[in-house]
Amino acid sequence: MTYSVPYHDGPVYGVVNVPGSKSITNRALVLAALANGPTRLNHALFSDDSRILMTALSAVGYAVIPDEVNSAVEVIGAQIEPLQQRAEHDLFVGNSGTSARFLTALLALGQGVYRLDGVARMRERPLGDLLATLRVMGVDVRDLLGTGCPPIEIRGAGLPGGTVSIRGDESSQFVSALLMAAPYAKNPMRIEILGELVSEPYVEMTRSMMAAFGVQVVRRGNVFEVPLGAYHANAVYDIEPDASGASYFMAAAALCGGEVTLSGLTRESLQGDVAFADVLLQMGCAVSFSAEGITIARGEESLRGVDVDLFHLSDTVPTLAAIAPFASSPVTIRNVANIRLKETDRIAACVAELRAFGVEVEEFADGMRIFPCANLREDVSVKTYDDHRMAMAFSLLGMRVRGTKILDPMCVSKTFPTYYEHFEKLLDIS
Ligand SMILES: O=C(O)C1=C[C@@H](OP(=O)(O)O)[C@@H](O)[C@H](O)C1
Ligand SMILES: C=C(OP(=O)(O)O)C(=O)O
Repeated sequence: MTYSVPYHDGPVYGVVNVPGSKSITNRALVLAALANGPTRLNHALFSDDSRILMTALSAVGYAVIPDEVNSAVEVIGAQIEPLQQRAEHDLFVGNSGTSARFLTALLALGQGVYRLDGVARMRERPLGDLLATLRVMGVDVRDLLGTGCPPIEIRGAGLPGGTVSIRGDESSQFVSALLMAAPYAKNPMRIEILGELVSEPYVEMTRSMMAAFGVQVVRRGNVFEVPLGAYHANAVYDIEPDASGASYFMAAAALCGGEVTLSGLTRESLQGDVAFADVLLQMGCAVSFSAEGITIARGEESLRGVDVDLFHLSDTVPTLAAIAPFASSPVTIRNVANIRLKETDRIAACVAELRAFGVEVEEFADGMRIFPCANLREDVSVKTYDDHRMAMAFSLLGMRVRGTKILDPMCVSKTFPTYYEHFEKLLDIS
C-alpha cells in the first residue's frame, strides 16, 4: 500500500488536537498498575505501542480495561501482587522500546518466569546495559541469543535494589525503567548514571510522573535515589497530547507558512519535545504559548537554516530533516548517534530518502548536514523502513513536491494511527 501525499502549495491554518503522548501513556500504565487502587487514564493513546503494553500487563494479571471510544483506560492497581504468581509468561513487545525496557525492570519485581520478545528489529535494539545492571543486583535475566537484545528470559525472585550504576548514553529508557520499579525493590535504590544522559527530559518526565503517583525521587546531579514505598492511585490522570506527534504539524506551519496551533501543549509540558518549537523559532518562525496551546506561524519571512544539537529531543530529527531542504541555508543536526538504534537507523534512513529527492546531504556518525535544494525530484516513493516517524516526516516534504508517495504508510500506527486524518484535515481547511 502507498499513500499519495496531497500536493499543497499554499499556507496552512488550523488547530490540531493530537492524541495522547505515547511516553506518558506507557508510564501511566506502569505506575497505575503498580499503584494501590483504580486510576482512570484520560486522553490515553491507543496505538501499537500502548496496546502492546496494555496486553502484556493484562497477561501477567493486572486489570487494564480499555475504553477506546472515550480515549481512556481504567487500570486497577494491584501493586506487585499479580507478579507474585509463579507462572510462566511469553510476552510480545513488537517494536516498542518503552514497553520492552519498562517491562524488563517491572517483571524483575516478580516471582514468575517471563520471556519477552519482539519483531526482528526489536532483536537488534539494545537492552544490554539494563540487563547488566539487573544482573549486578542479582536478578536472573538472560538474553537468550547472547546479543544483549530480546529475546530475554527473567526468572523472577524480586528486585534486590541497592546501589547500581548504568550507562546513560544509549537509551534513557533504561533509567526510567529502573526508577519506576525501584520503590518495590527489597532495598532502597540509588542509581548512578555513568557518562552523559541522553534524552534527559524523558527521565524528568518519569520523576514527575512518579511524584504524581506519590513517590519522590531525589536527584543529585547524576545520582537518583528512590525510597521504598507504594504508588498511590489517582482517581483520574490526564495525559498530555503527544509532543513528538505534534512536531509534524509545527513543521507544517514552518514549511508552508500560515499558522498552526497545537492544542493542549504548554511550555510546562512533561515532554521535552515541545522544545522543537524553539528550533523552529531559530529558523525564523513565530512561536507563542497560550492557554490554548503552542502556536507556530510563518509569514513572508523565509525559513532559515539552523545548527542544532538534538541529543535531548532526538525523535524530532526526521521532522527537521524533512523540511530542511526548503530552508535558505544548510541545516546541521548534531549529537544524535543513538537514533541509529531506533525503529530503524534514522540517520541512514533520512540521508537515503533525502538523496532520493536529489537533496545534497552529508552524513556524520552522529548526525547530518542537509543543503538547500531548489528543485526536488518529483514522483519519488519514500521508503519508510517500518518507522512511523519516517512516514510522518516525509509526508511534510511531499506537500511541496508533486507525486510524492509514502510506502507502507500505516507504519504510523506505532504511535499515531490517525495521523493522515489530522494531516488531511489541516490541508482541507487551509
Ligand atoms: O522514555 C521514553 O518514553 C522515550 C525515550 C526516548 O528514547 P531514548 O531514551 O532511547 O532516546 C524516545 O526516543 C522514545 O520515543 C520515548
Ligand atoms: C524511538 C521511538 O520509540 P521507542 O523507543 O519507544 O520504540 C519513537 O517513538 O520514535
